Amino acid sequence: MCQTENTPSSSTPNKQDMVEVGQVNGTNGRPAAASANQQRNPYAPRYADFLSNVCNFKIIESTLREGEQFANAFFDRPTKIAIAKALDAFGVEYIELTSPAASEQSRLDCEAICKLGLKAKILTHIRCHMDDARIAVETGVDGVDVVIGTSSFLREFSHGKDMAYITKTAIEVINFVKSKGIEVRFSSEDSFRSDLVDLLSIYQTVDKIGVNRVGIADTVGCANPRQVYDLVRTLRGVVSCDIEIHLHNDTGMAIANAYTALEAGATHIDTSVLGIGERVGITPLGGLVACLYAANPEYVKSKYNLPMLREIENLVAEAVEVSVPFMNPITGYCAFTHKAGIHAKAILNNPSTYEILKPEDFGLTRYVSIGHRLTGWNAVKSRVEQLQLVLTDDQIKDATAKIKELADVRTQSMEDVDTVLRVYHSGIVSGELEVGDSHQFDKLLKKHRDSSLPRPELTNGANTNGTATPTRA
Ligand SMILES: CC(=O)SCCNC(=O)CCNC(=O)[C@H](O)C(C)(C)COP(=O)(O)OP(=O)(O)OC[C@H]1O[C@@H](n2cnc3c(N)ncnc32)[C@H](O)[C@@H]1OP(=O)(O)O
Ligand SMILES: O=C(O)CCC(=O)C(=O)O
Ligand SMILES: [Zn+2]
Repeated sequence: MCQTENTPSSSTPNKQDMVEVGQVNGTNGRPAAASANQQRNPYAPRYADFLSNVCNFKIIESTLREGEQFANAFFDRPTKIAIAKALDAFGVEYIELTSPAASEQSRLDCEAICKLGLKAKILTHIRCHMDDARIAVETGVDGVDVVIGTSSFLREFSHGKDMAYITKTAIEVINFVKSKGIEVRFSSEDSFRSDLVDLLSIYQTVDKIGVNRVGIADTVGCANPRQVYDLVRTLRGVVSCDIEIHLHNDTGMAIANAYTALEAGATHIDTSVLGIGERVGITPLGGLVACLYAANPEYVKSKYNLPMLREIENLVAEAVEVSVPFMNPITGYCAFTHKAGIHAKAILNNPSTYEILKPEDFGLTRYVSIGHRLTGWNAVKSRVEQLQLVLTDDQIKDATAKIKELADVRTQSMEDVDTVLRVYHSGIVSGELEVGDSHQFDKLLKKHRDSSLPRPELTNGANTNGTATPTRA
């Protein structure tokens, strides 16, 4: 098993068929001479983005609240504690817990997590109701997140209350929580399908009575980035308190919407590990981190323990019995695997050509896959060098043609590729093989396969069970 293999525990890719690419052409795989211009990101925030909080935000990590609403989730006390500790070690600023009004065990677990002495502030999430608030403030939390639906759908079909009642109750609950000396946030569920005047009016009211944050919630995942930008920016002009945003991912917009919310002045983003939550969930922690890192690595490197991300995702994936998705940002099992020959050549020269995220910043490893028909001689050359075989470029091109020919029939494992290269090399060294003699090469390969002799040992410390250092098949 590779030390830095970036795979979920539940789906293990065949990394022995890959070539790791580590230190390429300079330190940390970056060419020392890459110019500032090459590295400048034209989409990075401009000074004109005066509202933007992309470099100054807090994460409200809701795996233990929204995440518990994921269909598969059942978190017992030890699991909740393990997740809370891992999130705290990662560095999230807040951890949001299920309402203590949900069940007796939820209340007891909430109290237990509050007693852990974590650095992250502990929040719990309640309905806009005095009964829930009374229970919540007794748990030892640092703050209470209060929510009530403001859209006509929820006013009619969920709680059945009008805006006057909502406003009156919100004031009562907020004042009560504040009187206990802890943080309080008021959020309007289903904000994007609520009347804008209703929304701004209630946010203004709760801001005036000293709520710490107001929350916008895209409860059904209907919002697009432009709508998010408009609403957050408008709200920024109306309230002076912090602005939190909670974004569901029903149309795949949750990460983009979170980034846009920060650009428009939101201060707090709700996440969950792997995005788990009701239906398809919310903004995933890892995806948000990837998105912010792409804008500027320092936005997240300075605050969070990025190499812990994979461990946290595996912990939660295991707890809810799912695999980390193959296309997951950062930790998806092919997130740092490069395959096509054109990509492989450029990556080997400078990883920035096809990577916006540096795997080493996440404790992960880059691979180049070579045992397939899309490979090219540059990728194969890197493996030849790792195996410390001496071949000319023409000879490597010749061997590459054979790898591609074989891979036209089936994908070749790293061991297969290494055999081709070794047989080719020994044929050249012994004089039995000349460049272009495909027929003779086939004969030598067959002879090798038929032979009962053990394969020669590698000489560079690489071994044949997949822990070879740089290239992939
Ligand atoms: C969009 C979100 O994800 S919001 C967070 C969702 N989280 C949860 O639901 C936490 C888990 N929930 C629970 O354990 C239960 O639903 C409880 C304990 C909160 C309530 O349980 P019950 O009293 O049995 O009510 P039930 O769940 O059937 O219905 C919800 C009740 O809350 C009321 N309600 C719904 N939303 C709110 C709100 N935001 N503020 C105040 N009351 C609300 C509804 O009107 C309904 O009241 P009713 O009993 O008078 O009809
Ligand atoms: O409290 C909030 O802001 C969000 C509640 C929630 O989970 C949602 O609206 O989807
Ligand atoms: Zn939600």
